[in-house]
Amino acid sequence: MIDELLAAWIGRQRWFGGKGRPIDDLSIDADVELTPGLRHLIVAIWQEGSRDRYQILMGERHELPDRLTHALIGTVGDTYLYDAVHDADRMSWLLEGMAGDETRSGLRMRHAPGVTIDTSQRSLVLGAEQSNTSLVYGDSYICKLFRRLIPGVNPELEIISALAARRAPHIAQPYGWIEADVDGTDTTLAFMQEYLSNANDGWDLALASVRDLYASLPGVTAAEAGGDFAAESVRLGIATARVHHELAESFPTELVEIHEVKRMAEGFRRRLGRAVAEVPELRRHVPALENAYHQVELLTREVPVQRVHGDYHLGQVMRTPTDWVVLDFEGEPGQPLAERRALSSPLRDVAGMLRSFDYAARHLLADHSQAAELEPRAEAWADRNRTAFLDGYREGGGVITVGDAALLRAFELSKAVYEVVYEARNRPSWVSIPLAAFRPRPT
Ligand SMILES: Nc1ncnc2c1ncn2[C@@H]1O[C@H](COP(=O)(O)OP(=O)(O)O)[C@@H](O)[C@H]1O
Ligand SMILES: O=P(O)(O)O[C@H]1O[C@H](CO)[C@@H](O[C@H]2O[C@H](CO)[C@@H](O)[C@H](O)[C@H]2O)[C@H](O)[C@H]1O
Repeated sequence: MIDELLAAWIGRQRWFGGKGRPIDDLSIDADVELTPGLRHLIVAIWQEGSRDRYQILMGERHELPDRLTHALIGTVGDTYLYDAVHDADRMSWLLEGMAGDETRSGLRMRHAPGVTIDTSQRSLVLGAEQSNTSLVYGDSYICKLFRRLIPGVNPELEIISALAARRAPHIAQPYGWIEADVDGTDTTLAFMQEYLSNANDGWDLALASVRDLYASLPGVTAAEAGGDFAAESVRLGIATARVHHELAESFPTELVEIHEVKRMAEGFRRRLGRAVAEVPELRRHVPALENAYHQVELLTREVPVQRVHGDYHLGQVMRTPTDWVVLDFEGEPGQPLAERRALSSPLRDVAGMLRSFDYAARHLLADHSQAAELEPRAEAWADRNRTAFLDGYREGGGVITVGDAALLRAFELSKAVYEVVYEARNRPSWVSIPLAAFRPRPT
């Protein structure tokens, strides 16, 4: 009975990664009471022969206040079952657990070294469109509850803890985390960081700049428009290079031998193959993509690799009054943990951000009545900010040589392939944005 309620509910959640495919089966792998009225569930979802696990904090009440009706999962007898992340009364339990380094019902709640957590802060669910669920406590902390569980330590906890130990700039300070055994492996369930209450999301700032350009009089260039973003893109490039430097200092680095570089091209091709099978619209771009990937096979230099961000875009960076802060070092949601922790070229992150400038420039064009007229402006805005970001990256000590062009381009295209699949699954009306990445470009 609960299984059926959960299956119907989970398929509608923004964070559910299996959208677009039917749920064949759901089983409850773990169900423990954390405190009266709050249960922790790990559910396994079977789709087309593969299994994914998700965690749910399930509230139980005999009366459901109006403020919680939107979170209803279903009723069993006279008990309302609901998504307890929306219930501040229940979520204070997590904060207290982390503050007190408590272990209860198999959940290990921990605070970061040297911090004191203020347990009086009340939680609110962040309204963002996300792959996870974030609770903001007062204006002090943001606790990300990982929805899809992958056994192992989450890369975000691993990376932020290492960078914070080095007092690295451009990160939000860690405050605590929650872990439990999943398949006998320590698995991160949640991670809490400093909440940047005075900061703006890079995506929102970039969009404001694009809108400003679109609203400018004809003839006004991206550089002349009042909301020019290029100086911010330079700063963001500098911050990105510094974060890459800190990552290289905190974790191992390697050089990929020339004969191994071919494998990078194979990786791009594998992703393309899977993507074409899911989004047939990609098929007509395969020859151009193959050609770009082949250029990587022709490289004659070793490629330096290190830990990277892995899913770098404007929605992952925030501008505080003083500088840019980089968030969400989790890698691409949906990829296996080993792949997300694997060493990679920092150019992969650079490419991710370059793609994001393209996204910001084009996303208002998707169903705009004057899309054709605005297209040159979109292109100009993207070019200007992409160039500024690359300038900043070099200024901050990041290395991009002329010989890196083929690899950078391949990373960009591969990210666009990933994005096509991501949008087809989550926001079909946005698919045209990454598809535009495959248009021929002047060389
Ligand atoms: N430390 C923070 N301070 C303020 N806002 C944050 C913080 N971390 C995340 N956010 C907000 O939450 C959004 C989603 O966070 P993110 O870590 O990217 O989650 P997800 O992995 O689910 O996408 C960000 O775009 C940002 O607006
Ligand atoms: O932030 P997440 O870790 O959930 O990342 C996923 O969702 C992102 C969308 O929110 C997606 O990013 C794509 O859309 C962004 C605008 O919303 C754009 O700035 C990015 O360039 C584009 O890739 C990301 O790919 C996905 O992994």
